[in-house]
Amino acid sequence: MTFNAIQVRRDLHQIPELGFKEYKTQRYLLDIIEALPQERIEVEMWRTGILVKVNGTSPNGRCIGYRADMDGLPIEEETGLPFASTHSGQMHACGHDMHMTIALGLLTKVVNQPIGDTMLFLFQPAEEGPGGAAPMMASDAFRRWLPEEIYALHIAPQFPVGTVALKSGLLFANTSELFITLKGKGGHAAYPHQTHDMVVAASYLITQLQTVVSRRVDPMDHAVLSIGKLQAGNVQNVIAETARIEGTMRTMSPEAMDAFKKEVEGHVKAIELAFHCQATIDFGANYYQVENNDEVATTLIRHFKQSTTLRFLECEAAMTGEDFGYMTKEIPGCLFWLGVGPTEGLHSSKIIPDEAALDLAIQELYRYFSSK
Ligand SMILES: CC(=O)N[C@@H](CCC[C@H](N)C(=O)O)C(=O)O
Repeated sequence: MTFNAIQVRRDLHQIPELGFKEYKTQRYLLDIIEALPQERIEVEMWRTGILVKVNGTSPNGRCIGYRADMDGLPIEEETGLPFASTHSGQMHACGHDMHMTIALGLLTKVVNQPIGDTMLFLFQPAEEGPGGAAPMMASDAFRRWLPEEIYALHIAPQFPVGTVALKSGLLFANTSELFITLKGKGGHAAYPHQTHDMVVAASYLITQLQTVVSRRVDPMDHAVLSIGKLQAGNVQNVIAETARIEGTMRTMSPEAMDAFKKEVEGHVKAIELAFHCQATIDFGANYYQVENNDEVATTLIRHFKQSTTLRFLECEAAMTGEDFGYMTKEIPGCLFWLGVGPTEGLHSSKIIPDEAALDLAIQELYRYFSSK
């Protein structure tokens, strides 16, 4: 059976599921994997993820890992595409449908035209949160099949289709989620002095948190604090008793993240005092930076520079996060950007990646892994 990358991607695009709830996605991938010739394949399920080992032909071959993330985001799709998400309020807005399709296409190719090395394909849940990479790496199957090198890609709307970009060393930031709850005293909007208004407290806190980046971080360093969600109150003439702030923090080193968290804690304590409220902070899921191994990145860059189908672009580190960072922390590896632009940015409800990138990536990755 031939692999129709566009059809697979569109099928996956229609069934986005949140982290560790990728049941339909897992079933869809398994149906395709189970329809392949099985002689070289070993499959293990891990929660909603899948590990597939495709044994190579060389007795001295190494085990090379290739990881694709599986989850979607809690975003209402607004692309107007005929194959838009059928799951209300959920969307593949970060390209994981593209990532899985490329991994599946490469897996199919490696099964049908075996290469010397063994390849371990990791279909990993929950990249957007709470993080599937670290617990998947602790699974029996991963430890048993431990790859000696590991790869992943991320779609890049900022780069045109037909291009790839990567650099050696730090590529993606350290991340920490941020969840803050403030609890004060609600009441009638006409009697503010009898209450402790959590709308006002949250507003001050959010503004003050921006000063951590602008006033506490060395201007020559980089950091981000973004609040993506704010909830407080129920009705226009009642002062809110609680507020909930949700965001993310990004730094260029784990040490900077520790310092960042201390600053945030300081601001939250000050708000408790100033606004007579109780606060809780939860730093949620934390991802280690993606650090491309020098040797692996250099080899991959050399390959891309010789490619006749993909054009290599230089790039800088980005403040995006990826739990693939836990894999490159332990195993020499590399993540690269795959151009799918121009289109809206990652996490946009209107992003439409160029599907021409799918076959380009599958062919080029096969060439790379079969020539190693
Ligand atoms: C590539 C990408 O967009 N990754 C996400 C990872 C999110 C991690 C976590 N939920 C957080 O928000 O800190 C990103 O937002 O960079």
